[in-house]
Amino acid sequence: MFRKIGILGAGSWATAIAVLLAHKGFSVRMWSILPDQVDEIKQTRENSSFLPGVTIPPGVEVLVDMERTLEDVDVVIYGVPSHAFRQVFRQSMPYLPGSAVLVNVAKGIEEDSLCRLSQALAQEAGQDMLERFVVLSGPSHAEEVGRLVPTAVVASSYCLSSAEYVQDLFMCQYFRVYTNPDVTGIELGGALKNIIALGTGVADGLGYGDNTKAALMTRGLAEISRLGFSMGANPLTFAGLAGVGDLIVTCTSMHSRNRRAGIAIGKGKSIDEALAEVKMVVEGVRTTRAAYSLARRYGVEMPITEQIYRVLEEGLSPDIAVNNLMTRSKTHEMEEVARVAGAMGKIRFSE
Ligand SMILES: NC(=O)C1=CN([C@@H]2O[C@H](COP(=O)(O)OP(=O)(O)OC[C@H]3O[C@@H](n4cnc5c(N)ncnc54)[C@H](O)[C@@H]3O)[C@@H](O)[C@H]2O)C=CC1
Ligand SMILES: O=C(CO)COP(=O)(O)O
Repeated sequence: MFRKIGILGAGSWATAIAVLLAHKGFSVRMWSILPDQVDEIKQTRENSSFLPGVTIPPGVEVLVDMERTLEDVDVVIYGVPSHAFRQVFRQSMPYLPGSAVLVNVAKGIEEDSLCRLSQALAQEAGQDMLERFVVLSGPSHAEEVGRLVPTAVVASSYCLSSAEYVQDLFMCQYFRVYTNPDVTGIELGGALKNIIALGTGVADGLGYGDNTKAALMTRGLAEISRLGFSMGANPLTFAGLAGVGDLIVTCTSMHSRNRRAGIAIGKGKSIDEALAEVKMVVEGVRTTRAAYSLARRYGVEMPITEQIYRVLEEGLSPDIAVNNLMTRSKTHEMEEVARVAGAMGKIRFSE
């Protein structure tokens, strides 16, 4: 069925999504806060700063006017960085059509409130809004989706029909979408993997090898699952696309902004220099601060996150951080697996 879609944000991921949905024949309006960017896209049909080399089809209209962007739309997609999500959601509220499905694609946790983004939305608009809220997450670099590379992701909602609506909306030959009712797990998986991607980037920057990367990814997944379980997620979600899937792509791809920032830090650059080098949003920096606080709140051990926090916030030298991780007191691998095993299969759709 024909759909009208409003996308808020015009960075790399928002643009790749706009292109995909326009290829599917939908009418897409994309809102940018930057008038120059709107002018550039209108003239060149390319978003050269955020997604160079991808042609934006005529089915995508680009605007600076949010009200016009959201007029009569069936779906609103929030494609801004997580630190801007609440503010942009608030700004959009007066213009949201009564039945529009709301989709968030940002991956982060609010630094001050420690809210997941669905929690921020519920605080702003009430719990009922969650019935039509869907989070889309998983291993999906914009640069690859923009050139139609086969990709698989997850649409997660408390409401099965909302999740399936978004599944149908996005599914196409090169974009496969699964559903999952574990909103907490999907949001945490997408946010927390960015911390580990920073860490594997640092290890690469220091010149370490594949063994180090595998260790960080595996033990990173263990601490993501540990925190997630404590926060009510289904631990099995972290074995899925938004967990290990996104961890793999972000920790190994040169498309990853988080990994690239980590490499620069491992090579001796300051945080500010690393962020300036990457230019686009590096979600893992804020998420490290949020996860560090959440680990304390929930009494969960997150040694990798803690060391990355110390590198980012306290100026700890990356090689000392690696040494700290390697010389921690000895422990068992399987204890935590047994601890979470009992929770499997508890989380279901509400209908
Ligand atoms: N780039 C990717 O491949 C993917 C990114 N994501 C997630 O999508 C979110 C956006 O990431 P990217 O598109 O990569 O970011 P980006 O850095 O390419 O673009 C961010 C966009 O948001 C806009 N923006 C920033 N602050 C704003 C504000 N306060 N109000 C309005 N607009 C604002 C910027 O002007 C820019 O257009 C992040 O949470 C990221 O983790 C998720 C999957 C893939
Ligand atoms: O989440 C992403 C791919 O799935 C994008 O990761 P980066 O923000 O590190 O580029």
